[in-house]
Amino acid sequence: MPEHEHRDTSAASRPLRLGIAGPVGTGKSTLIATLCRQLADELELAVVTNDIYTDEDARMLRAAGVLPVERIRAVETGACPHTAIRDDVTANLIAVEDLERAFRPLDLILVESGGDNLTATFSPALVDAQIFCIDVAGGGDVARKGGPGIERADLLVINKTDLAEHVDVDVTQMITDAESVRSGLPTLALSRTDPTAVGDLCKWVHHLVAEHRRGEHTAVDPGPMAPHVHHG
Ligand SMILES: Nc1nc2c(ncn2[C@@H]2O[C@H](COP(=O)(O)OP(=O)(O)OP(=O)(O)O)[C@@H](O)[C@H]2O)c(=O)[nH]1
Repeated sequence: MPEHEHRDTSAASRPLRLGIAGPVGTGKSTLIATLCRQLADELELAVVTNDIYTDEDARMLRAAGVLPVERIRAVETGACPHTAIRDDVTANLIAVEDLERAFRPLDLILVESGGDNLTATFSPALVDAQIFCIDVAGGGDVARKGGPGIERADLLVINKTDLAEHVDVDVTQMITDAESVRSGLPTLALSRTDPTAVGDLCKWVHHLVAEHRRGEHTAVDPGPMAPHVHHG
């Protein structure tokens, strides 16, 4: 009998739920597509995407053919993206649990946040761990700006390093800036065109899945976003 079939219902008995958050356009969907391409032969995967008004990210991933289409579910948040990943995670939890039931036993569910600002993070009620994704095109000083995702996400990705020379950004300095606010948590400089960095990302995910399976991973809340108001 496969190991999964006699696990209990504790966190380690279900797949690792890994969130990917970060500002609009920093490469979250592309990072998920890359992970699916690299890991689909080794891990049982599914994906939940969040968009405000559309299912565009899910359609992009389905069109990319990175997973069977039925393993990719879209949540239309209809509100600020962070609301659905932090304040009321019900729609996302339903999508995650549906996938867990439909494709049991899964190893990993990737949950993509809608693109939001620098302060949006996942609730630990929804995900076990989270990647926060920024990119060099957003400017070299982004890593210095801090905030809960940059400072306390389980992994900070500084993405699109292939563009650094075109936007006059010093990636090494960005990493140093990030490390100075991350209290020892890992930071990864990534580009979809850099096989070594993609390999490091996959190793990090494998390590986390294994830790979760052994019941040795504890979800840590990076903290809430800055105080703000919703208009309209
Ligand atoms: N040069 C370069 N472009 C990238 C890389 N990763 C993603 N992109 C491009 O960046 C743009 C945004 O990528 P997405 O993956 O859609 O970003 P996202 O964060 O999911 O965007 P939203 O869901 O709208 O917030 C696209 O044009 C991608 O092709 C990379 O490593 N290098």
